[in-house]
Amino acid sequence: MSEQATNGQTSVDEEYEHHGGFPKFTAATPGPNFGPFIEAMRTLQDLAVSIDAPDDVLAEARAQAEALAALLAPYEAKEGEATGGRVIGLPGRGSLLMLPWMIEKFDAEGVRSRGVFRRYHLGGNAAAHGGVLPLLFDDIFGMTVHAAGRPISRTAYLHINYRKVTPLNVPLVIEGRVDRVEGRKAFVSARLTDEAGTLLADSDALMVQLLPGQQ
Ligand SMILES: CCCCCCCCCCCCCC(=O)SCCNC(=O)CCNC(=O)[C@H](O)C(C)(C)COP(=O)(O)OP(=O)(O)OC[C@H]1O[C@@H](n2cnc3c(N)ncnc32)[C@H](O)[C@@H]1OP(=O)(O)O
Repeated sequence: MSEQATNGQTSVDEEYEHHGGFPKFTAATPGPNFGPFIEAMRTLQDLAVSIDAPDDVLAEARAQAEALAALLAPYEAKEGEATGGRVIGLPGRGSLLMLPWMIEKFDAEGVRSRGVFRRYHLGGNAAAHGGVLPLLFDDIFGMTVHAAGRPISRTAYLHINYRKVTPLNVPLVIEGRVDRVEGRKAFVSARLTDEAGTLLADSDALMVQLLPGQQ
């Protein structure tokens, strides 16, 4: 699997042998339409969960959505090769699955990200759905471990304390850090606050480094 290392340095492939079965992830640099395309898709997600439209409008929307899917289907790429998730300068790294937040700090001391929950993330009573917070925390933990120079790891457990309801369309901040390391295990924690520093939720998790080839 490894290409030969030169100058006695560890090659990229050798480094990746420590990432278990994860594919190689390198940053993607798509054309200028990728970011606006993803934002348009996010707007569609917001509308798909919030509209109350007549059936003739839905028939037209369905036809356009099916045509769009047919346009894109030939370009489906494997994990690690798809553009989404690999564009550092876009909200959610350009992945529709991820929260549309921007990374603001990424180093061994920790990772900070900023953004909003949108209509798509509504749970009830104007608050974010309790199930989307673990997505945000898990993603910050994945990046926190990566930023600390550890191989991509799997989440063994993730515990969340919901301290206050998390509002939609309000700028929020999340900060994660590695608290301690024991061999393959990295114990991490993170806090989600509003811009005034009010704590909305906090979380701690265990990220376990995979063994070579481990899925
Ligand atoms: C430029 C582009 C950038 C792109 C970036 C892309 C980033 C991509 C990021 C992708 C991010 C993707 C993120 C995701 O994929 S997260 C996906 C969700 N997570 C999973 O699917 C994980 C499923 N579980 C497993 O695979 C295994 O259970 C793991 C691998 C976690 C451990 O099974 P394994 O057989 O390997 O090891 P072990 O069982 O000997 O355990 C090892 C040690 O850990 C301790 N332990 C284990 N579990 C727990 C527990 N629940 N509480 C407390 N302790 C626990 C255990 O006691 C032992 O400790 P010790 O006895 O040694 O002291």
